Amino acid sequence: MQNLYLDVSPLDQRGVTKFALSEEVMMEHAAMAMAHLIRARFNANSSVLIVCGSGNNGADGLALARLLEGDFHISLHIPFGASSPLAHLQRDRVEALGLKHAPIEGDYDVIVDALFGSGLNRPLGPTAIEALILMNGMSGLKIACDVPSGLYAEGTFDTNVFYADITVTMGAYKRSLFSDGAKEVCGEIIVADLGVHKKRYETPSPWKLLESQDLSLPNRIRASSHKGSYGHLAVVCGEKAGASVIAGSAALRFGTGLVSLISNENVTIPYELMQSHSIPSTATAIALGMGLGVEFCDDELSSLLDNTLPLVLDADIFYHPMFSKLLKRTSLVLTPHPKEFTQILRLTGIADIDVSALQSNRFTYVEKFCSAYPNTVLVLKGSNVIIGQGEEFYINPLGTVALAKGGSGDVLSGLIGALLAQGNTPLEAAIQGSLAHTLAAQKFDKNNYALTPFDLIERITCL
Ligand SMILES: NC(=O)C1=CN([C@@H]2O[C@H](COP(=O)(O)OP(=O)(O)OC[C@H]3O[C@@H](n4cnc5c(N)ncnc54)[C@H](O)[C@@H]3O)[C@@H](O)[C@H]2O)[C@@H](O)CC1
Ligand SMILES: [K+]
Repeated sequence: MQNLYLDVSPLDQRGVTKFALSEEVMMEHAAMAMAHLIRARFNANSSVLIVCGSGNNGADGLALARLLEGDFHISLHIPFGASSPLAHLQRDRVEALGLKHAPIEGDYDVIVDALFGSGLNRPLGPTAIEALILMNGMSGLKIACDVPSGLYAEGTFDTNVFYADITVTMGAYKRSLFSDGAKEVCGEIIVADLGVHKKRYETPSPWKLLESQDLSLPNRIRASSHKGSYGHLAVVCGEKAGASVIAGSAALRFGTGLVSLISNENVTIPYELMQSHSIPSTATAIALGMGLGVEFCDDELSSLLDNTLPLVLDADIFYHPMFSKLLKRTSLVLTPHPKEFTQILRLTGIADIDVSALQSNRFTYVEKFCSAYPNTVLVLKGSNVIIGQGEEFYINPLGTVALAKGGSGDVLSGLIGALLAQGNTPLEAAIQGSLAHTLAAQKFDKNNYALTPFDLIERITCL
């Protein structure tokens, strides 16, 4: 698990005050990290284009040019000149080596974007756009210095953002690199230490980035246990029974001792799942909402929920009049996709926004919801899933496009339900369920358009 920051400038300042590092020392390390990367991947004499802005992001690029000069063919493009003191200093240094501003021409083995970093504070103008279009059109390896130019602090970007293959980010992970859209533009993300190890440079942060090694599986350790030792998940089976069959099958695969589908009428279900018309007395958690439709009247739903069992809620239940009442429960996980989350925000009076406004401000709206409902665990789906409760937030960046398919969400609810039923806290169930879901998708080694929910469930067996 790594820390994520909205703004690393307090960390930079702390580097100066606590470790007596100068900004120039930190900049030298930033440039060295990029130089190491390029030297490790390219032979001497390769061509490197470095496009530098007028601030310290550009100064990082100028320092990089100095470090590579002599071994590589360096082309510098400095369309805005130098404005910050360090940019002036770094420019004087490269000019002493005979390097100066030149137009962008031809193609290069490496393209380094050092136009704008954390100082981007207004929309890109025509000069920057023209440079970015040329850079994006090139075939060489594209490296973004700190953040891809055009990416704002909330993780939004304009059409002409730099599309990086690798982002070398300075000091610590920025949260903006993990918005949903940013997954398209950042490529591989590497953190560069700035003179002290990352763990010294960082301070605690409420936002965390999940990693594959954070996965903890519900492996069984008690030799004399029985099925009753591993919980009983009741999946409320609605109009579209397939959704609950998928969720129930995922839950059984993820270790739940028993799974019952709760339906009004008998429906055809796999042999290994049980069927009941009411919540079994041995149930330890409930999954509700997937494929629910209008199968149950309000009284029937009320009686199914007349207990204090942990709940995982998804899909149709977010549109049900009963949903507001369910928000009062203490053991609760919600797994909305963005459209469903806008409905939740509307219903709770937090915001009346459309999906694109939400996607531009995912972090903010998750924080608002979690502050208003601190007992509820929220799992906001997306290419970078956000999990939040109270003042703790986690981003799971491990999902793949293979998951963009009907039924993937039902698997996720089933996995979270499985862990709730086995006695995990709602937050732990949400984190581990989401990790298992995304890592199972990564195990799919066929074409990425082909994954089905049952392929995903199959891969839960070997995480
Ligand atoms: N503070 C530190 O100690 C360190 C900073 N570092 C680098 O410094 C960067 C931040 O530097 P700055 O704060 O100088 O900011 P930037 O270099 O990101 O950008 C600021 C400059 O760009 C201009 N600008 C902003 N938006 C523009 C637009 N749309 N069109 C044209 N010009 C625009 C501003 O007027 C200003 O001159 C980081 O991203 C990182 O790369 C690193 O060297 C590591 C150490
Ligand atoms: K940049």
